[in-house]
Amino acid sequence: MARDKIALIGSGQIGGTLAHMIGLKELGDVVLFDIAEGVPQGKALDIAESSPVDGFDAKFTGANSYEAIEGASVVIVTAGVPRKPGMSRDDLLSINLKVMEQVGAGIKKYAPDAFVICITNPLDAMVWALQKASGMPAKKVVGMAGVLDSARFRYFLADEFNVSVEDVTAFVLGGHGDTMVPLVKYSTVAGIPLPDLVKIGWTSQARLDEIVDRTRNGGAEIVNLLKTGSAFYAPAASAVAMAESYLRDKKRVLPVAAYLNGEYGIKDTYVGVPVVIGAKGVERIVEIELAGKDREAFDKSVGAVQGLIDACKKIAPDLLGR
Ligand SMILES: NC(=O)C1=CN([C@@H]2O[C@H](COP(=O)(O)OP(=O)(O)OC[C@H]3O[C@@H](n4cnc5c(N)ncnc54)[C@H](O)[C@@H]3O)[C@@H](O)[C@H]2O)C=CC1
Ligand SMILES: O=C([O-])CC(=O)C(=O)O
Repeated sequence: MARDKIALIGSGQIGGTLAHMIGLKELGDVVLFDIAEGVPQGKALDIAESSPVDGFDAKFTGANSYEAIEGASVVIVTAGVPRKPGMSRDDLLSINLKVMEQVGAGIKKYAPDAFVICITNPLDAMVWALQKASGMPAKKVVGMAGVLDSARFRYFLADEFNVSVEDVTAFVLGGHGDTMVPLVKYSTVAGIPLPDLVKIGWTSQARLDEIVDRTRNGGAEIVNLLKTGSAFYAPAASAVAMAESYLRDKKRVLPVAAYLNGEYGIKDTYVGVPVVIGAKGVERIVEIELAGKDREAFDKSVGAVQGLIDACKKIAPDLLGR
């Protein structure tokens, strides 16, 4: 069987890490694309030269022309700019919106059948713009954020309880910003919901509140440490999990920025909800019951995302006509 082709639009910190992880997992041949000349070619060659050491077979190509992505099964988009300390993700909106318009046109022309995973921030608004610019079916265009935010939540919880990360499940829904919604009720240690663990005295509500807060600020914590950019190892690992579920038809249930057209009472908006990812893309949107404070927090987060989408519509009104 021929190998899948995986195109990475943007060959910066996340793009390079994605290429390496995809190679190590032998998920397919990789095309690194970037507007910076030499960078995708250099990273492709460097990773290819590591393959005999680690024993993986995959082709790595660097390119500055969209033709190179022709026929890709999966396209992962990180093109654009990351934030620096003192900035919010939303500050990137107008500059990265222009990038999404170019990238959407390139994917539409050369890889219209691909499964597209957007990572560029501000995530929910950028994946909305990318879907409009590419004109591709919404089931095949998703945003990566919830897997990362949930992984951070899981890691902090495993550390708190001093248990394996494998035994911690967590769901973070809503937009990928300060208003994201870590769902305590649906997060567990070996199937035991967190509120029950407070009841039996394994942790306190105050500690849980601190962990929820740290999760919400997980991106900024890394930006403030790195100073020159933002997180890239965990974001790349999260997008690879999504790509793998599509390519291997694993049907994983993952929190993903998906297009809502009536689900959760929301229309024409991308926001983080649990979905099943399989060979058809988003195969199901799981509508869990959100009540009380969780619903309030989710609605607030959706409102914040819709504000950013409205800003995109003002800056690039022609996106709606595509
Ligand atoms: N959704 C999420 O959970 C996360 C999102 N991000 C976002 O991902 C994006 C990428 O982050 P990094 O890889 O760290 O940034 P980076 O700056 O290392 O890489 C971005 C790359 O995009 C390229 N680029 C810029 N304009 C382009 C265009 N028009 N066409 C093609 N390539 C273009 C640049 O040359 C650069 O190589 C940022 O917007 C960042 O905020 C970062 C972490 C997590
Ligand atoms: O915080 C940022 O700018 C990058 C990001 O989205 C994250 O790491 O969650």
